Amino acid sequence: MAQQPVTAGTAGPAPLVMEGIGKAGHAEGTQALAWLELQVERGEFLTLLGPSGAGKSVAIELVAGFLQPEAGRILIKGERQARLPPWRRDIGLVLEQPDLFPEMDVLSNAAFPLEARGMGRAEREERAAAMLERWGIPPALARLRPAALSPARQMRVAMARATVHAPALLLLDDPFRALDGAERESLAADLARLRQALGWTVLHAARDPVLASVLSDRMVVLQGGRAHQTGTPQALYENPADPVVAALTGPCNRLPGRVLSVEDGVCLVRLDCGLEATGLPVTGPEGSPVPGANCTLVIRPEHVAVAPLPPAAMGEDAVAARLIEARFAGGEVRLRLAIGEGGELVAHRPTGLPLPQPGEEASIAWNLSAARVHRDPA
Ligand SMILES: Nc1ncnc2c1ncn2[C@@H]1O[C@H](COP(=O)(O)OP(=O)(O)OP(=O)(O)O)[C@@H](O)[C@H]1O
Repeated sequence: MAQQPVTAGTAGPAPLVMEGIGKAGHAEGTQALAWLELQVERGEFLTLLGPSGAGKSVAIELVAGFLQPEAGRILIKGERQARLPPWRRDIGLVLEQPDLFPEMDVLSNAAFPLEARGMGRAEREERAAAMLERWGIPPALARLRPAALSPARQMRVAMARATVHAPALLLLDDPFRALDGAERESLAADLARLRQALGWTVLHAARDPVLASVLSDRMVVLQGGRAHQTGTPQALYENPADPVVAALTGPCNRLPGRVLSVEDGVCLVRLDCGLEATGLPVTGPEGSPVPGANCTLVIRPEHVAVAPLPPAAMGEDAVAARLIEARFAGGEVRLRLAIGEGGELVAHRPTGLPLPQPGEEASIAWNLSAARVHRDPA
C-alpha cells in the first residue's frame, strides 16, 4: 500500500501546550522550572530567550521526553505526553551539536526518522535526499560519513533529520551557538525560508537576542524558571517589562535615578549622575514610576545621537558629553561617553557621520520618547 504523504497538518489542537510545569533543579531546594506555562500555535516560531541557567534546555528536554516534570502537563497536538518516550513523540530535535550517527552515512542519518516509522527504503531515501537538498546538502555528499563534513554541514544534516518526517513540533536547542557568523546567518536564513514554506511549528531555545528576533514570531523571556515576559520580538525590544528584559533583548543603557514628578503620562527623572531627563513616557502598570521612587532609565544605544559640538550648538535638549572611546563595528560606530558626574552611556551611530575624538568636547541628544523608566524593585 502507498505511504501517506508526510506533511504538516492544517487543523486541530495547538502543537504544544505546557501547563504549570515544575521541574526541580540539580541543587536541593532549587527549581529548574517553576510554573512554566506556554502554548505554541500551529506554524508559529517561538523562542525561549534567557541567560545561561534560565531553564531553556530543561524546557526543551521535557518536551522531548528526556526529562519528566514533577508538576504540570505537556500536550502535543492535544495529546498528553507523560507516558510517551522520546521516540514516540511527534517531534524533531536538534541540539547545540549535530549528534549524527557516526557509523551511518549522511543519507541514512537524514532518513532515520522515516525508517523508524516503518517507511520502505526507496521512499525514505528519496524523501531524505530531497530534504537534504532543501538544507543545502547536495547528492554528492549522501554516501559520506558525517565526520567527512564540516561542522556547519553536519548541522544541516541534523536539521534535515529533524524535519524529514514533518513533525508536529520542531525543537531547537540553540543549534546556532557553535557556528561562526556567516554559517549561522546562512543556516538561520534557510530555516526561516523552509519553515515558512513547509509550515513547521518551532520551539527554539536561544541566548542571542538578534538571531532569535529575526527568526521568531514570539519570544518568551525565561528567567528563574518562569516566563518573565512574552511578546513579539519588537514589543519586547521596545517595551521591556523591566531593565532585565531590556538587557536580554538587546544592548541598552541602564541609568539609575529618582523620579521627581509624574504628570499626564510623562515623568521627570533626576539621574544619579546629576542630569535631569524629562518627557519620559510612563508605560504599563507594572513597575510604573511614582514620585520619589528609585528608578532605572533604559535607553537603547541607537536612540542616543552624538555630535562633535558644544550642547548649545546641538539643540535645546542636548547634554554635554565627553567621548571615552569609539569602536568601529561594520555599519555602525559604538561610542562610550561620559555624561554628568560619573555617568556613562553607550551610543551606536551609523558610520560616516561626524563624530568627536576621544577626550574632545561633544554633546548627546537622546530620544527620550523611546526611553523607558522602570521603578526599582522595593
Ligand atoms: N536534568 C536536569 N534536572 C534537573 N535540573 C537540571 C537538569 N539540567 C539542568 N538543570 C538545572 O536547571 C537549571 C537550568 O538549566 P538549563 O540547562 O535548562 O539552562 P539554560 O537556560 O539552557 O542555559 P544555557 O543557555 O547555559 O544552556 C540549572 O540550574 C541547571 O543546573
